[in-house]
This record gives sequence, C-alpha cells and structure tokens, in this order.
Amino acid sequence: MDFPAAVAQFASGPDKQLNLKSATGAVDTAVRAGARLVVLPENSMYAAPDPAEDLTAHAEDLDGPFVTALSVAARAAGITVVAGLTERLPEPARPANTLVAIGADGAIRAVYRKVHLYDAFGYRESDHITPADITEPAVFDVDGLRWGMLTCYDLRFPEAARYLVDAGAVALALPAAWLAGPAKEDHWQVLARARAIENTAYVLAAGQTGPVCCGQSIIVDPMGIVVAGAGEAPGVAVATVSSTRLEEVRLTNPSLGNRRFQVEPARLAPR
Ligand SMILES: O=C(O)CNC(=O)[C@H](CS)NC(=O)CCC(=O)C(=O)O
Repeated sequence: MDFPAAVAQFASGPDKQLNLKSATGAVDTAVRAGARLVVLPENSMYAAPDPAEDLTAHAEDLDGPFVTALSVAARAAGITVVAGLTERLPEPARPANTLVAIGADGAIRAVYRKVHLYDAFGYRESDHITPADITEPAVFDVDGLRWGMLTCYDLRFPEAARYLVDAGAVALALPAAWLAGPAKEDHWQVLARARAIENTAYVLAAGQTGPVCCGQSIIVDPMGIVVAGAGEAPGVAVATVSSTRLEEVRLTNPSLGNRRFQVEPARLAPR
C-alpha cells in the first residue's frame, strides 16, 4: 500500500477565524497535491500571543466550532486530517493540549492529549495545560497502515514513540509548535530522524512557522531519510508513505526484532 501524505505548516495566532482559514486552506492544498492524509501543527485552532495567557477562555470541546469545521473540510476533501487544539476540560481543570485524527468521512478516529508538557528552555506549559495521563496508545488505521500520534515536546521522549510502535504504528504524526533557535532546529530534525531510524517508521512532523516557531516541517522515511520538507514559509510538503519501502527497511534493519532488553509495559510515572 502506497499513498501520498502531507505535512502542512502555518503560524496560528489569536484570531481563530484566520487560523481556521489557514487550516482548511492547508487541507485543500494537500488534497490538490494528491495527499490522502495531512498533518497540521499543534495549536492549529489558537496560539496565544503571550505565553502567560490563561487559555481557558479559548479552549473548545471536541464537538466545538474548530473540530466541526475541520471535519467538514476533511470530508469535503476526502482525506484524513490530524491537527492540534486547546481542548476544554471540566472546570476547574486547565485545558488539555489535544490532537484529533479526523477520517476522510469527517468522523473523529483517534484523540491524543499531550503527556509531556513543555517545561523546558524557559517555558512552563504546565502552568496553563493539564498533562494527560498515559492511556491506550493513540493509533488509527488509514488504508491498511497504522498511524500513531505525538505532540511536539513528546518528540524528546523515545519511549512515547516506542509505545505507539509497539501498538503497531508504522507512521507517526507529530504536530508541533517547535520554538526557533539554531540548536533547537537541529534538535527538531535530529530527533525526528532518530525516532524514524530507531523505530523503522515514518515520521511526519508538522510545525508552526515563524517568527516564534521554526517551521521546517519534514517527512522522514523509515531509514531516517528526509524525503520532503516545507522550509520556513507557510506551505505543504508531500511524500509517499509506502508499505513496500517499510518492509524493505525492516528487513535490512531489523532492530525492532533484535531488541534484548525486557521492557515493562508503559505506566504513568508519578508527576
Ligand atoms: O508557545 C508557543 O507559542 C507555542 N508552543 C507550544 O504551544 C508548545 C508548548 S509551549 N511548544 C512545544 O512543546 C515546543 C517544544 C520545543 O520547542 C522543544 O522541545 O524544544
């Protein structure tokens, strides 16, 4: 099974209407480029201009305006859409940083709430967001290929990707808002490639663009080769995700099967 998949990048801001236009525009561009699935960035629905802002007022439910409009767009385009939003949780809890995978029929196929919050490099995401517990792996199937989802800072935790791969994922969708900076941009690409190599899996990493974030959305194949990239400007990059290529790489590099360490099932670590 071979099918073209896309990563899309733009910068969302405080204007939800504008963000929705960027998101649905990206779906259109992706489908016109032949993609069967498109990964949009983390926080596609809303990005706070001030990192100290209380996000509660902007959060939405999964049947709220953003996901509903994106479902309509996915269904009209006939492709799978993965995107991030700030999700309302029952008060007084802070919102969740959530990903949805919407099928080509417009129905939600999987939901993932960010487990590792970005309390690093001077940020304190946990001041505004509730970290999710570790639950069932967030996987979904598209045309016979199993996909898993991770969010941004989760990329730095190899066990989070491995959890999805152990659940059968052969492609990882990674919406992000990766903060810019020369060493940070190196981390982004090196970590995305490392997750692809060590899991012999595709990685589709889609990030917000500048000035705050670094863009540079990429598609990495199971050998760790960057097969498509979107550069710095808003846009879309497309590459073929191929089960034949996957099988060839896994025959050549059977590292998943060569593991020696006995790994405990993932559990929620105390916070
Ligand atoms: O604050 C913003 O405007 C946008 N950023 C985000 O929404 C999120 C949470 S603060 N960013 C990350 O997780 C970046 C991770 C990262 O950059 C790394 O791991 O190095």
